[in-house]
Amino acid sequence: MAIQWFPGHMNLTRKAIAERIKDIDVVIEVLDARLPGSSANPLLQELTGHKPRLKVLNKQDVADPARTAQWLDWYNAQPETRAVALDASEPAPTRRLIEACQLLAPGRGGMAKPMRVLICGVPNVGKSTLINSMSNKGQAKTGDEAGVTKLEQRIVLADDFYLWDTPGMLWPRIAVEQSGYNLAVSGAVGRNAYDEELVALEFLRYAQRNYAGHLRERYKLTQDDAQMAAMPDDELLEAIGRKRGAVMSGGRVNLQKAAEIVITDFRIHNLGRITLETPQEYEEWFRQGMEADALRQAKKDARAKSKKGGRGPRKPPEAGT
Ligand SMILES: Nc1nc2c(ncn2[C@@H]2O[C@H](COP(=O)(O)OP(=O)(O)OP(=O)(O)O)[C@@H](O)[C@H]2O)c(=O)[nH]1
Repeated sequence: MAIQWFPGHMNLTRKAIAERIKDIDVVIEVLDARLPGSSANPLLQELTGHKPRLKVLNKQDVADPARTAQWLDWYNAQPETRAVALDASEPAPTRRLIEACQLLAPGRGGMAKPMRVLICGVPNVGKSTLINSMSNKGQAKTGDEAGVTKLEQRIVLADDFYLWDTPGMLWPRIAVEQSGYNLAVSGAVGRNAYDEELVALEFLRYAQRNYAGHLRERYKLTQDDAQMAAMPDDELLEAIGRKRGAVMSGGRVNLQKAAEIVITDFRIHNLGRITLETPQEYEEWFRQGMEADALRQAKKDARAKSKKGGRGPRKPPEAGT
């Protein structure tokens, strides 16, 4: 696996969610609309049980709109789930989110039964931006809840709408390899957790087949779609490095620098509206990831079994040792 991540406070966040969840009416999971499958926490269902879920596909302004529509249909077809797409810097996303929560938990609302919402998401997905724009640029009351771990903050958005914020949470292991790459290129994973060249190459491999025009425009490349799709990814990275002046003395392209340029361009949206996965692709990657996981586990079990069986009776320690 090319991505090594260290989910740090993951266990504490998990504990905080487990403590809080019984008093929660709706769980909002903020997703990156450019990777709506990969940025979803595979442990969320386990952590939140059957609580209704609202998937917010954030950063829709920089995602491929046709694919965002596909993902909304895909999530809306799941039980106890609704999905909306938005741009966290929209002036008033609150109304839409409150309405979506009310549809998911129709019994809640009003002063007697305020809506209690837990919000979570991977780092860098835009959770803070969304909360700030929902709370009218920081006017909401924030503070640690008594008796709750300091990892959580309660934000009062209205007298009948409470939001509990959780820190950006990752999960212990990425079973879906492609998700690791997509999370890395999006900025959800710290820079020292992955090899930038590998991540940039993986991104280019996808973009050259699906968004050739975006690459051509940004990097002034001359290849047509078919030529671009057929280009080896390292040659493409080299061509981009050359176009962008990432050249060392002697004329060789600095591939590390070229990789950084590509990753940054994706992160700061210089490449146009790109979504790195369709629901069908994600389902396939997920299936492959689960299969690989099962195989890995079977091998591990077989090794443990043969170790146990082959060890034989333990010898008594020799005299003098
Ligand atoms: N284009 C666009 N950029 C966004 C949107 N929401 C957030 N961003 C940008 O994404 C970056 C990360 O946003 P944050 O709100 O800090 O993300 P976060 O999820 O709170 O990140 P952590 O604090 O690491 O958990 C910032 O540069 C934001 O300006 C959005 O809807 N559209």
